[in-house]
Amino acid sequence: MDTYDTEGSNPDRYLKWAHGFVVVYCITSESSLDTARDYLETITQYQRITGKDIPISLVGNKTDLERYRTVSKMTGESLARQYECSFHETSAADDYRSVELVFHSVIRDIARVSERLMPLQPLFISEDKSGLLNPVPSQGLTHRTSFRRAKSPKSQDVKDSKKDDKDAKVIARRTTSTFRIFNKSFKIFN
Ligand SMILES: Nc1nc2c(ncn2[C@@H]2O[C@H](COP(=O)(O)OP(=O)(O)OP(=O)(O)O)[C@@H](O)[C@H]2O)c(=O)[nH]1
Repeated sequence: MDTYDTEGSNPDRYLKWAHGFVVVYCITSESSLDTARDYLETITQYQRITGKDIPISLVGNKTDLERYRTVSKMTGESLARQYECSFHETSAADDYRSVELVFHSVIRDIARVSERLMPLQPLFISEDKSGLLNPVPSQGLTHRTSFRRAKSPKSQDVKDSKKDDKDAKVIARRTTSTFRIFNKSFKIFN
């Protein structure tokens, strides 16, 4: 989406839609850098509110007009650092490759974020009719998901419980059955 905010326009239309942002200013125009700064502020505020991690690339364009440059590379880099985004300088007029690099870099960053947010879900296939066992997510955002394994009953405990209490019998049977399910199941990671 190629976007340009005018007064009163609602940035939600691209903030909610985008997986990544390329914010472009012109190296011969300080006012375009101010506009870029406003965009970065809007995007980072949105990220703060929503907790979303959306990669941003700040791009200083028109390097073919070096002789008219008014925004130094250092100024652009420092703004990028301030907003924790990647930084590139390009010439859309002269150098297709530099533009391509920007898009590749943003897409790579988006892929990295997506991978972090989609933990691999191991699939349990069990002989038991009760179906798939529910995974218990481990702490934090990791690629793996841990499973709480039911403790196996100690044989003596089961025997003792048989003697006295009907309720205890039920528990013992359930526990034995859970143990069997885990033994016969296997994991698939994709
Ligand atoms: N010299 C030079 N001119 C460029 C370059 N990139 C874009 N331009 C020119 O800058 C002007 C604006 O380009 P646009 O692509 O329309 O820029 P924009 O920021 O999307 O502007 P809007 O169309 O208003 O959204 C046009 O005249 C382009 O030809 C560049 O790398 N070098």
